[in-house]
Amino acid sequence: MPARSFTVKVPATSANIGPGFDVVGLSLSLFLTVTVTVPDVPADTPFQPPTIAYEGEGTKEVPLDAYKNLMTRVALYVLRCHNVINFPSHIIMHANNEIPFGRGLGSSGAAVIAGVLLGNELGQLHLPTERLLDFALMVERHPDNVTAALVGGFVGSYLKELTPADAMAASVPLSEVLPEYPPDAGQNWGLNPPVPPLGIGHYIRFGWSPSIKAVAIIPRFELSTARARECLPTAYTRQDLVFNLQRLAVLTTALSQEPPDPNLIYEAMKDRVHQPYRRLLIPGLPEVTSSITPSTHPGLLGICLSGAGPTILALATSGFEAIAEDARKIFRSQGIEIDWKILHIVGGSSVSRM
Ligand SMILES: Nc1ncnc2c1ncn2[C@@H]1O[C@H](COP(=O)(O)OP(=O)(O)OP(=O)(O)O)[C@@H](O)[C@H]1O
Ligand SMILES: N[C@@H](CCO)C(=O)O
Repeated sequence: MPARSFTVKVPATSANIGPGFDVVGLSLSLFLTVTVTVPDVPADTPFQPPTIAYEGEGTKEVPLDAYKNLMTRVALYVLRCHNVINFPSHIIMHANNEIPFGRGLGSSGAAVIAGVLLGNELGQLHLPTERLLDFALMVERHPDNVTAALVGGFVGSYLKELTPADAMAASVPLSEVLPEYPPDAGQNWGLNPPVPPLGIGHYIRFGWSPSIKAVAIIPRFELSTARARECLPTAYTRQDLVFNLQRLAVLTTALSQEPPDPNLIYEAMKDRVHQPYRRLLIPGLPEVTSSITPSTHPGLLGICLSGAGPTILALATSGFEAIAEDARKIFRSQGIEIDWKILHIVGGSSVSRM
């Protein structure tokens, strides 16, 4: 087969947008870009595992061993589910990452989607979007980040109620989906990965007012999603459930209206399911979300925790700098420094072949 090259580009995402815990996600203009070359090597050349070069966010912590790196392990999972035992030999990857790790901007979701697209391309599998999503959901089990990263825009999703057999298949431990591969990569490991059930996730893209931009206020510390989920309760009161449902129902349409209405949106971005429990992990969170309002900051529409945090997401039509700088003062009073960026809402992931 002749040498080939392709580039996978996956956006950052912000999940929840206030009341839509594990339901809604928004794709944003920071990208994980991976360029891959599959050289044409003679069939009798000894196997050589992928070479990974990596720059940008996470460079110091990301493993460059393809059998340890999240993105390439996901690619290998997709390949192995299609009877392809290993990566093609001698592939060269170059990743450029703009998405900070563990900040609530969907870095792991982007790595998972990049991995699924990589596996699809390397194996020339031609999987449809719905099937790509099934594979992503076997790794990242809440659909909000991965769906928005894959299809782009402001997206709502749910997981189908599976048959008992499919539910069991979809809930196998992550260690079985992405096993620790042996160091002697290249030998025959056998093929028994847990193949995803069909049609796990379903989604719809909502409208988005073109005048709304996102200000990402990014504290300079990492908070893993796993830790930020451990502090959540397992049951909620009816009042809290109804509080969030009422707001989410209004929010999904309110953010599509032109001009967007701050009176509707600010209240509709409040939450009682995850933010109140995460405030202990993110000093300054309640002060930022309650003291920066449309009346104190003209142009602001609403403000919430981005994903599992610690990033704060402010949706606004203007006044971006005042919002971010006032949030900086509040965080600084807690001893926390921040960076901030104005981000645009972008389309989904792409693969371009060269
Ligand atoms: N480009 C990447 N390549 C390999 N691994 C990555 C990459 N991006 C993220 N990861 C892995 O994902 C971890 C971060 O995942 P985590 O779910 O805790 O945070 P997040 O996805 O940034 O936040 P959130 O899910 O709240 O948006 C990193 O520590 C790293 O192990
Ligand atoms: N819905 C998820 C998003 C983070 O991955 C959470 O808030 O835990």
